[in-house]
Amino acid sequence: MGVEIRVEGLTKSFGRQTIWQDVSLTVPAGEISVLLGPSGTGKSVFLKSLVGLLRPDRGHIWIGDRDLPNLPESKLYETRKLFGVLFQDGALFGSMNLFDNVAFPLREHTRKSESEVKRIVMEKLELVGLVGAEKKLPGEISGGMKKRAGLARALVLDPEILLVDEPDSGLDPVRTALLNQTMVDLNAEIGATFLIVTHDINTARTVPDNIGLLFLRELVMFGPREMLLSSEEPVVRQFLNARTVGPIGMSEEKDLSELEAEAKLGHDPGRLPPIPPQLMTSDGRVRAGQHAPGAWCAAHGVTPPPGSFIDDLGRDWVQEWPRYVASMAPVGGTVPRGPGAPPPGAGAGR
Ligand SMILES: Nc1ncnc2c1ncn2[C@@H]1O[C@H](COP(=O)(O)OP(=O)(O)OP(=O)(O)O)[C@@H](O)[C@H]1O
Repeated sequence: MGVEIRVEGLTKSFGRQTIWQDVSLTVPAGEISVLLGPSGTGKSVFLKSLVGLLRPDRGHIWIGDRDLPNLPESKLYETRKLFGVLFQDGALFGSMNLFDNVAFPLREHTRKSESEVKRIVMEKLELVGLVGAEKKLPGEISGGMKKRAGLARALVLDPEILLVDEPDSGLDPVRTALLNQTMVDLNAEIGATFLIVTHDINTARTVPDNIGLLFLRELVMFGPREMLLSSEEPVVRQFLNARTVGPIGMSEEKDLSELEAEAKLGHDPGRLPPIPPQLMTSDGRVRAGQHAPGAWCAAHGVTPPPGSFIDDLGRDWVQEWPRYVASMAPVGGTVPRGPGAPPPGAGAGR
């Protein structure tokens, strides 16, 4: 389940403004990937290009054997059906209740009966923890619930690829944590390929299987979470640790005098913090696209920063993992709680 996205040499400009150039990456099928970058580096433009809403100047976007920028309109329409999208400004229709908002794509793009529409809409509202709120208007619910409703709408045509633009913008830390848990649970449930744009460093450090970083019109790095969280590359290191010391400044790139002043003052980027355990599903299941803790570091001879993969209870998840996976109960049974799992019952909060 889930479809791989393979991007090759993608370049996009608006007039004389180059947004990014020569971007190449493979978003693995069924895994959760996060795209980061300072404001204005073109993360939203990238998502819009992936779904065919913006046309790149050059390059390829392979969705299976289809190269999106070179598809005729009819095939493009077909391929777009593989995507569910939750845009940053993907406002709900204010005059429709949540049920009708979520039902909208089904009524527009399919010929399903109203009873079938109802079954599907309620199933998706259940997935995002919104059953009981279906009669409410968008103006009557919190920001977190609006994001969940947008998510339900993005899921309603059973996408193979889910693109989500800043799901956490404007949310408080608890609602962000609950939404992150929903994303992880959803990924386990539907197995689609997830690509999430976020500015939330805690989300980037704990949720995804892969991380990408855009800076100064380039994709600086894209790869497994452990690769970026153990990277000494200055831009990656600064961004993923939310530090002031490093090449990124207020107006995107620090100028030479700023960097010289930093060096003179003896500013040091400091030690890399530990790699936190990855957020597990709320019922303890291991997602199909999930990798064993420490596996990338071990395979590449990288020593993770001291204290990595140790949870709040002091358990080292590199050691625990084989036992944990072996002790997984059959479907329907209870499973031991994994690293970063919330307290029982806290999975699908509002
Ligand atoms: N349709 C468009 N026409 C012209 N310029 C555009 C268009 N869409 C985006 N841009 C420009 O592309 C640049 C990147 O915008 P984008 O919204 O993708 O950045 P972003 O990384 O998502 O930013 P943020 O993190 O603040 O949301 C900006 O300078 C923006 O003004």
